[in-house]
Amino acid sequence: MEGSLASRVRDAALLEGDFVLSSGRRSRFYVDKYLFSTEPGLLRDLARGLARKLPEGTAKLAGVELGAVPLAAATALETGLPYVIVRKEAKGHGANAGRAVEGRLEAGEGVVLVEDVVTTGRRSSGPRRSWRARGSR
Ligand SMILES: O=P(O)(O)OC[C@H]1O[C@H](OP(=O)(O)OP(=O)(O)O)[C@H](O)[C@@H]1O
Ligand SMILES: O=C(O)c1cc(=O)[nH]c(=O)[nH]1
Repeated sequence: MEGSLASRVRDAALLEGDFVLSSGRRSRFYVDKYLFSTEPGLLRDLARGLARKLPEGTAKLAGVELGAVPLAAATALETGLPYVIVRKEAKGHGANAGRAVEGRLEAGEGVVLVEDVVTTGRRSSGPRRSWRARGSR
């Protein structure tokens, strides 16, 4: 991340205290992503930065609920690329019952998973594994 963007994120969202993380670990630091992703100027500049880093051949973006969804949506607006939303658990009713991915995702597409915060990488490795199994890159 470019220097000034990193300091803007740190100033907006870095908290110190005693926090339990999604992995169950404890941390003295916590990046409250909602404190940067709900600021339109910062969200737009993050999306511009992400757009510049997308590898060639990126056909689609993906964001895991909840925190990564605004970042994926803003990057989609910046690039014109479509995106999908990945649920933590499949929905149990409606047209998409049994599916954890909202939006269109075809086998073989080059998908870039946009993350807001990565600590152990566990959350983002789940979708990556299942897409590889279905032929996406
Ligand atoms: O790398 P990991 O150890 O998997 O941890 C990082 C994940 O944890 C956070 O999500 P959180 O559980 O806070 O959920 P939220 O997006 O629904 O707020 C973060 O947004 C990542 O998705
Ligand atoms: O690992 C996490 O759960 C986590 C860490 C962090 O800094 N921010 C966050 O939203 N989640």
